[in-house]
Amino acid sequence: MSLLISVHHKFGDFILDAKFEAPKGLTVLYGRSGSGKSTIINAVAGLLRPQKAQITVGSQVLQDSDARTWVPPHKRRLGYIFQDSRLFPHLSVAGNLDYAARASRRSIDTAHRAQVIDMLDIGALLARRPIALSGGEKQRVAIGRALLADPQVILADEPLASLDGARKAEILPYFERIRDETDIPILYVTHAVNEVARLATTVIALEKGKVLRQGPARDVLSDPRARPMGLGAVGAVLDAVIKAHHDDGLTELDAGGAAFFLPHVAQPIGAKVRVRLPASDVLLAHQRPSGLSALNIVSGQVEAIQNTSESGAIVTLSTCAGPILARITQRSVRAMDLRVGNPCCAIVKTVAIASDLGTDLA
Ligand SMILES: Nc1ncnc2c1ncn2[C@@H]1O[C@H](COP(=O)(O)OP(=O)(O)OP(=O)(O)O)[C@@H](O)[C@H]1O
Repeated sequence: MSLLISVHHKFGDFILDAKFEAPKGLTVLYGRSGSGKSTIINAVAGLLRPQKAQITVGSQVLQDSDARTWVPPHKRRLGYIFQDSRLFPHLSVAGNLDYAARASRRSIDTAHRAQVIDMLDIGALLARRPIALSGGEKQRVAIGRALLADPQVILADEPLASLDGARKAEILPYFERIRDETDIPILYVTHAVNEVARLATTVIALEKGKVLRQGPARDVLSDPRARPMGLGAVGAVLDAVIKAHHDDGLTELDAGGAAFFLPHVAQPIGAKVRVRLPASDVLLAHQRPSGLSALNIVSGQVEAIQNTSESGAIVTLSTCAGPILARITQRSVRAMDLRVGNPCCAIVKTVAIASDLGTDLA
């Protein structure tokens, strides 16, 4: 199942003109405030009828302005997850979950219900009212309610924005599970680059109502030319596997043969993780340095040097772990005499990659 969107809508000076596909998996709408993310979500939800649009899910047309086809919101099979969980306070967790199934006018599929409850670890919460749940627990129930509405698409509008860092870290794995264990396309709005890096199958980078760049997270976040959230958010995204948990509290990751050490990651050995290395937190050296506190040193070759301003540059190294980017000054590029093809080492501080994975040095 895939969601196809082509939408044109004008609000005064703001013109939304976006066309993209959200395939199976999690598609992040990523961009600054006012770039058009909510307008797209509202168009899919049917809360806004854009002046011109073609929106289809699988073979079902939700809107085709040329053919004057328009499916009203209540007839669209959508699951919503909002920033605030919006659970019904007078219903228990079980009541909230069953409401979703009833609202979709389907009989409750008990096997599916049990599977969702298990996937979200909410079995122990079923009898509680929302007032007795933590923010993270509420969001897990909200995810369950969205799944049990038997949706063709899940719309998640900044679902982690109101949670603190620890609660965010608690919820992220559940989004990974629904991304990986269901076939339902998820359209997910966020400004947070760590959520994009961790969750996105596909990123739609938006700027002023236009699609600036679209593709897999590693391609979009590592493109210094497409930077909807500024240069601070540009960086590499590496696929890694948990290799070992060491006695000194560090977890060792393997990314294509390169070792990365970070504070304990609460995932089992063999688990796959994505690691974001912000370009601003990477240093370069001609040779592997010695006598340095940084634990993460990867050697490679200069693949590209792109000037990003009058004085700044992004240097991309090709390494066994994948492309690694460093944001340095053009003065440093000249002082190091960096050229495409030169061997070079990237040095990354452990703490720079730690927080994105919900782990941190105490
Ligand atoms: N109903 C409306 N009437 C007029 N202008 C609107 C309306 N809704 C949105 N806009 C304008 O459209 C533009 C895009 O808004 P939108 O809410 O889609 O952005 P966003 O990327 O979701 O922002 P945020 O991250 O702040 O939620 C903004 O300039 C906004 O002011």
